[in-house]
Amino acid sequence: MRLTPSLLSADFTRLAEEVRTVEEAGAHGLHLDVMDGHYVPNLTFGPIVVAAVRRCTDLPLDAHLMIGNAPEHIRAYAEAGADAIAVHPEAVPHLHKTIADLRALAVRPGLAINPLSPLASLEEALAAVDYAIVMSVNPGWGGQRFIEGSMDRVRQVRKIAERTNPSLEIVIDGGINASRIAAARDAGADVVVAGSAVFGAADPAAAVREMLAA
Ligand SMILES: O=C(CO)[C@H](O)[C@H](O)COP(=O)(O)O
Repeated sequence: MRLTPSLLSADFTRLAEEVRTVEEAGAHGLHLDVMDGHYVPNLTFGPIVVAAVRRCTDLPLDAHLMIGNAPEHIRAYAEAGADAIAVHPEAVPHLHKTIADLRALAVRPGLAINPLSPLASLEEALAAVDYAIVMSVNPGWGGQRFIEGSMDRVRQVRKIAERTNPSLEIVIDGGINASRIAAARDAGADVVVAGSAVFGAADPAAAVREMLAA
């Protein structure tokens, strides 16, 4: 399993230092939560900050686009240095084209799945992407409570993937701390995203190490 801390809960006055801390502690990548104040009520950052993070690290960057007009912006995030870009299917009218556009930009395409989105309706899309982010909170904020039942959603996505896309990488995102790592692994997750459990901790490096050990 891999751990990708979400910078959403990092101290933005010391972003380079925060990146270095989790990288040196062993994080496998960084998760960048892009929010536009429309698709989700919260507003975070755009490609300028992604490009700044890119200059701080060689770790893989996963941009999670919680924005209403993702297709218009994927090129900007790819050029900013994102290695992987996940979109929310509800916010993308022509998903097949957007996935093809992401591949043409040499970016790994991902699908971010909201807590009650029917998984059966996403089977074809899950077969077409490299990774799925199973949201275990409603998108929009860090530090929310984990939605019980989300591990079952990971299990269901794993089952779909076994049939349609065995190499699909499954990410669980939201309310994750060290105590949930084993359950995430048992459910079939390959990657965990953690924001507040890492950057809200008194010692983020120790928090990363604790999660890696778990
Ligand atoms: O996508 C997100 C919110 O929309 C965040 O990545 C996620 O919530 C991580 O933060 P935390 O670990 O604090 O829950």
